[in-house]
Amino acid sequence: MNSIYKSNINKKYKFKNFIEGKSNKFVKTLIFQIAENLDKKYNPLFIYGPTGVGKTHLLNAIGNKIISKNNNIKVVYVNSERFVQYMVMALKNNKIDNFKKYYRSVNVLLLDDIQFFANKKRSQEEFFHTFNSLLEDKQQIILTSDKHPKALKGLKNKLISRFECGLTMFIKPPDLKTRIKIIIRKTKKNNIILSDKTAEFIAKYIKTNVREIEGALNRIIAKSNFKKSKITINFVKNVLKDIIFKDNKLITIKKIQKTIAKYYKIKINDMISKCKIKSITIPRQIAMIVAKKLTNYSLSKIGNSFGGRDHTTVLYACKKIKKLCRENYSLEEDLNKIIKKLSS
Ligand SMILES: Nc1ncnc2c1ncn2[C@@H]1O[C@H](COP(=O)(O)OP(=O)(O)OP(=O)(O)O)[C@@H](O)[C@H]1O
Repeated sequence: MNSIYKSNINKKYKFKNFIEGKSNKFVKTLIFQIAENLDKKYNPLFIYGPTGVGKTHLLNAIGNKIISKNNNIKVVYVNSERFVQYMVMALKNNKIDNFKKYYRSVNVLLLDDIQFFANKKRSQEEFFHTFNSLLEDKQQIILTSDKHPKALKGLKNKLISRFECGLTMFIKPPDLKTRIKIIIRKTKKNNIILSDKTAEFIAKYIKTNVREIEGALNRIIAKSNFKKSKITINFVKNVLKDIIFKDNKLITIKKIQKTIAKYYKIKINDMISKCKIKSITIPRQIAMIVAKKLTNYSLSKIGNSFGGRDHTTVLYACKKIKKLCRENYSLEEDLNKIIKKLSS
């Protein structure tokens, strides 16, 4: 539980138990370097990404590492929702000066889930001053959010432009290989050895984030302890049948096409048409990449469902959308929203 004038670093989140993969390697390496050097090269550092991909874990891991390497350093972790609550408490108790003094005297401020500041004008104002004061004093600030700074709604522009004056990085949901690695490491920690095939089977179905992987593993482990059964693919199929059923039966290519057509306000028939207008081809290509991510259909089957196109068209679509996402954060946001909508 967070408390007002404490460091609030969660000791359980360390770099050593953060599993690295293609999706998070760059962010993890950079944060690790910041912890090692504390040279304020990237200040503020703004990390954004969807839920459950390890933002809080990394924020606490850097806090733990900095504390272990430096004596008498003031490192504070706070979730933005708490920051608002603390500020309201301080105002109520006529302790706002203490509050300001405390937050303006930290050496490393780790502020999680900045999106919770939305529409909280007074807290944003206070944070703005704290932020400026820390930057002026050359103290490190690391922020996390579920969105890119530009996509944050209900936040003052002056705050958003401050967030962008350092480095902004995206942390992606784990790819298949990383998910397999996470599943194997997390089961090993519970003294369970899974076959590679079983780990891969779980990883293919639990795609969105690590929190979901942890939840699925908890269910599997609890049931296997209770039933005293070995964890095989069949056993997993049985325990996770709700999830597997949803993936197999409900996330169809048709459903993906319908959802994306609706999202982009185009006709469902445009998904299979030969139309080459950009406002149609981009949603169609997004639908192809989503079908590749969320179904187990082959590229040929996916291509065929888009008006008889072949597998190379699907591959091209995936490459193109990935490239566009790197160049355009709002497209990436759209893609994540669509995936979330289809997976929930
Ligand atoms: N790469 C990873 N290796 C090991 N554990 C991970 C990894 N990524 C996430 N986790 C674990 O998954 C759970 C959720 O992660 P975390 O709370 O850090 O996600 P988040 O991105 O902050 O999500 P939210 O935006 O919802 O707060 C935690 O238990 C965390 O330890």
